[in-house]
Amino acid sequence: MYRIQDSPKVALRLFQYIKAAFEEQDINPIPLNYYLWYQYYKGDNPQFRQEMDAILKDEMGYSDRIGRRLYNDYFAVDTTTSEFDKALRRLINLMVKKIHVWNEKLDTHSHELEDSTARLKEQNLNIDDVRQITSNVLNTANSMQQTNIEFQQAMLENSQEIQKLRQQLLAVQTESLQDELTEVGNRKALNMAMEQALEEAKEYGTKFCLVITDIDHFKKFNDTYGHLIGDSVLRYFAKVIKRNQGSNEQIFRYGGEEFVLILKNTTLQEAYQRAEDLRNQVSSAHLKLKNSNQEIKMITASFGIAELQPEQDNQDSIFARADKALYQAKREGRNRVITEQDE
Ligand SMILES: Nc1nc2c(ncn2[C@@H]2O[C@H](COP(=O)(O)OP(=O)(O)OP(=O)(O)O)[C@@H](O)[C@H]2O)c(=O)[nH]1
Repeated sequence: MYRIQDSPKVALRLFQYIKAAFEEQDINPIPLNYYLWYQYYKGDNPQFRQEMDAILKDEMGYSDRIGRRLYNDYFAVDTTTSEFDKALRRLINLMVKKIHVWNEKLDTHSHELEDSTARLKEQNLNIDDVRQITSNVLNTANSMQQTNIEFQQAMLENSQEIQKLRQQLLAVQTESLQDELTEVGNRKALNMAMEQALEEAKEYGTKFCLVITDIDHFKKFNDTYGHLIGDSVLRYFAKVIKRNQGSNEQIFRYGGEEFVLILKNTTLQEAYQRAEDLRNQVSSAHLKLKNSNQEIKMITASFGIAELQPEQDNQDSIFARADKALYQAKREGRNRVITEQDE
C-alpha cells in the first residue's frame, strides 16, 4: 500500500508531471512506479532524487526492476526491526533510570558516612556516642552492599534481556532475508549481497560473475501437474544448486522460477562450468510423484552469465547483461548456458 499525504492540489500537480514523464519515457504505469516518481518530483529525499537523476541520465534508463530496488532501498519500512528497536530503547531507558536511582542511593550513603566521620572528630565523645557512630557506619556499609547487590542483579537481568532481544532480532533478520519456499536468500538479500560485492570490487578489486537461471516452460509444468508439485520442483531446483554450493557462492531466488547466483573470484569460464554442471544435474534427474511413484516430465533450466566490469558496472547493468544472456539461451531453444561473450 503506497500512501500519499499531500493536499489534492499538490498531488494533482505532481501527477501531471508524472503523466507527462511516463508517456515520454514509456514507463510502465503500475502503482509502484507512480509512487516512486511521485517521491522523485516531490524531492523530499535528496539521496533518492540524486540516484534517480543518475539513473535517468544513464543510457539503460529506468525500469520496473530498478524501481523495485529503489523502493526497497529508500521507502520500504522494516516493521519487525523497528519493533525491536522500540523494545531495545525501552530497556535502555529503564537501565538509565535504574542507574540514576543507584547514584542517588550511593550519594545518600556517602553523605551518611561523611556525617559519621565528621562526628568522630568532635571533642568530648563518650563511649556511647562512639558506639552509636560506629553502628551508623556499619548500617550504612550494609545498605551500600545491599544496594550494590540489587544493582548488579538488575543489570544482569537487563543484559540478559538485551541478549535475548538481540538473538530474536538476528533470527527475524535472517528470516526476513530468506525465501520461505526454497530457503535460499530472497530478493532483498540479493540486493544487499550485490551492493556488498560491488563495494568489495571497488575497494579490493575482487571480481564476480552473476548467473541468472530460470526453469524452462514452468508455466506448462504448473498447468500439467498443479502448483503444489510446481512448488516441490522449485524446492528441488534450489536443493540442487545448494548441494554443491562453494564457499565463494551465494544463492538467491529472484522471484517465481528464477534464481540468481553470485560467484565471487570466479572467471566467466569457471562460472560457465558451474552452470553447465547444474544444467546437467537438473536435466538428468528422474523425478517421481510422491504418492503414485509416477515419473514426471523432465525439467530443464536455462542460464545467463555476466562478469563484472569493475570500471563501469552497477547492480542494474551487470544484471541486465546476465538477463540478456538468459533471454538468448531461451531463444536458442532453452536447456543451455549462455555467457555474455557468446551473444
Ligand atoms: N508453483 C509455483 N509456480 C510459480 C511460482 N512463482 C511463479 N510461478 C509460475 O511460474 C510460471 C512462469 O511462467 P513464464 O514466466 O511464462 O515462463 P515459463 O513458462 O517458464 O517459460 P520460459 O521461461 O520462457 O521457459 C508462471 O506460470 C507462474 O505462475 C511459485 O512460487 N510456485
